[in-house]
Amino acid sequence: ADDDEAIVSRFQEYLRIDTVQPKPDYYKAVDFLNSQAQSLSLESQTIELVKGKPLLLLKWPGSDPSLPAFLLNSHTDVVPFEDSKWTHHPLHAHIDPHGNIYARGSQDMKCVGMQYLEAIRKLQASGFKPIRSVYLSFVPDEEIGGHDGVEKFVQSQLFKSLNIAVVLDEGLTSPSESYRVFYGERSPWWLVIKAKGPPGHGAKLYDNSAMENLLKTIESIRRFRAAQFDLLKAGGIGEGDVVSVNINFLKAGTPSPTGFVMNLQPSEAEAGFDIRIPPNYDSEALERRLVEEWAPAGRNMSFEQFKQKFSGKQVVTATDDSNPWWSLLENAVKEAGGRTSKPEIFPASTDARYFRQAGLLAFGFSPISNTPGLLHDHNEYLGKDVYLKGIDVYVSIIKAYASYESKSGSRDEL
Ligand code: MET
Ligand SMILES: [Zn+2]
Ligand SMILES: [Zn+2]
Repeated sequence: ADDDEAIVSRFQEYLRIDTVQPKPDYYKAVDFLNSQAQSLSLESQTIELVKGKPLLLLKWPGSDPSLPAFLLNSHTDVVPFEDSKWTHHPLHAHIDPHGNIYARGSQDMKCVGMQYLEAIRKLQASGFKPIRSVYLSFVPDEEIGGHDGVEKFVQSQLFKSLNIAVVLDEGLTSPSESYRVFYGERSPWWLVIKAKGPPGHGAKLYDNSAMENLLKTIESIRRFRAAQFDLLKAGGIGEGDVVSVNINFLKAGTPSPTGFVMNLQPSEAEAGFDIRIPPNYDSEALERRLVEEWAPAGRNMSFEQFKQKFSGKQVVTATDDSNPWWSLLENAVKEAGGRTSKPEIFPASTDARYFRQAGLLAFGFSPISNTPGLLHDHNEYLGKDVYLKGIDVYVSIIKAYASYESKSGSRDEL
């Protein structure tokens, strides 16, 4: 239909805005989103908690302002890409003959941000009026930790004054027909482990060189990683239920103008690890392991936390009868002809963790079924039909949430 074409081309327009880290054009994104908001007569304000990093807050006011509101959150930034490895340029939003839209952010998560707006457009066209207020936030910097985005937003007086009970944020794609929903997530912990040791001739065998020290740590971490991976492979649990550890950079060697010096054992070596810890994991045991086994000072080792400091246990959101927003969500998806699978722990990290820490209820949900997970990967794409179907799912959810009249439903009361 004509409508669908216009909907898809608005999505393409958003995907074509270069909001790639580390230099996202946030103003261009906010201008575009604001023009959409204007066409929907939404109230709008742009908040700059940090200069150069605008956060767009929109409101569709409900008829009963005494009821707690709900928030639809999405981040405007996307992760970088290696465009030479893509079949279509990641900022062109090319649609192939199968109807797949190729772009960075097509799954993570410009789709969701636009789907919220399109769902509101459809609801308005149908004459629907919300009882509870609907807020939409388009936030910066999620992909670099959210420190200048949602972390500061939830601490602001403005945020506290919004009286929000429940938040929807991003989820993950599902390879099957049913949608995935997340009620909690793992704690991110980014660690740099450094080794020192005596330098020496490249031909000499001796103990305790920096390289040998670092490799001992790497061997030990890899055994731990394998044990966690085995638990996952054994089945019955999800990706978010075990600890993941990956070495994502290695740095060592003595540089020379022609590369690296080959016959010199370096005095320093370091490795960077991305670690994600499930909410109910004994994190103290892990911290002990770090100090005693992975970075023992006695072996000339030290460690540093890189941006994602370990912050202990994560709060999770209830998915039983104590939380009315859970069954409202489940039923709304059903009414739109979809199905949710058993709620999971999100294996990576999202801004939802800041909302949960601030005492709000939050679900991670991206209505993307029958699609391979290509977040942060080459050739990220989303099928046009999956995108359009997702809008109808949000129509159903927003309708259910915005018409829920009970006074209760905020975390304090549950
Ligand atoms: C740890 S900050 C979050 C960045 C990104 N969403 C990730 O999970 O890697
Ligand atoms: Zn994301
Ligand atoms: Zn991401």
